Amino acid sequence: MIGPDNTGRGVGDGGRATGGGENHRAGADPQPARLHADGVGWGVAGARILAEVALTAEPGATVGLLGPNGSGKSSLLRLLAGLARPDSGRVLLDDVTLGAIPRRALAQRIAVVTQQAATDVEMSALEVVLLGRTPYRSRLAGIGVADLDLARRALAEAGLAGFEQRRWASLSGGERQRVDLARAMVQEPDLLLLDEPTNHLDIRYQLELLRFLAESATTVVVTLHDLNLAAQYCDRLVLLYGGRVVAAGTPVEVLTTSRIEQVYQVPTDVDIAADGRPRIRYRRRAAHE
Ligand SMILES: Nc1ncnc2c1ncn2[C@@H]1O[C@H](COP(=O)(O)OP(=O)(O)OP(=O)(O)O)[C@@H](O)[C@H]1O
Repeated sequence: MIGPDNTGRGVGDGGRATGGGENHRAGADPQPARLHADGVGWGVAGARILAEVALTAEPGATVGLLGPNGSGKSSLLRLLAGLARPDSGRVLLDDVTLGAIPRRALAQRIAVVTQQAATDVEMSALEVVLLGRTPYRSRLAGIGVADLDLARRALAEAGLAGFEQRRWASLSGGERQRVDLARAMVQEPDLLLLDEPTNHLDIRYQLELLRFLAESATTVVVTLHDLNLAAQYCDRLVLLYGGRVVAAGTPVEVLTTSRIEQVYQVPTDVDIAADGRPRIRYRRRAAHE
């Protein structure tokens, strides 16, 4: 799991102002970033979690990060967000190493949606969304009209009009996930990183979210467990296994019967649908298998 960003300040310290006044960029068109990682390795306490990982997300692309439990998806997302530094290799945002980008600038460019945003339970949904504007506000500036407009619109677009004053603690898991997505969207990121953003969503919101990500002009890297959703909505997929990339490419290239069996130990039938994307059917195993 990637760490909760309960400040809502993205990945940088929004309080450390280096220019950029209130409402800076509010409503601006995204300038999708190119994300490139190569040779990335990371470990904790002597255990190697990621090794020689390469990944590229072209501007505006939606890249799905797949892999079984514990394969390193969330850890990789942390490195891509600049929340942790790789032990080896590099992560570049538009050809600049993440470590060389000032924290506030990074917070304005990268938004992260975690699995469990540990937000202050007393905050209202609108206040949580407004946290996404923090990287654009100077230390003493209050919340501007443009910020409020943006936050209200983002909540409405997340299907949560009328939820503005609802306390975070009173929201369902799926509502929290959608508020957190609205928080990330008002951040107006050039790169959006999401860790299993569909895990609390009903099927309608899963499909809406994936379609939104696919159509968004922003560059997106999203970890997913649902192979069919990944196949249907992602431009490219990166499949991790044991902290290494075992396949990367288009959904058709990555999601083959043999590779799914190798990585997940699950027998499948994979058909190519009329839209050219794979559809995976899981074979039911007999009890003794
Ligand atoms: N801080 C840490 N200390 C020790 N081990 C860690 C740490 N962070 C991650 N790991 C281990 O690294 C491996 C990869 O974890 P990670 O959360 O990145 O996997 P994941 O692919 O996101 O898994 P899941 O699908 O279950 O969410 C796991 O075995 C995990 O226990």
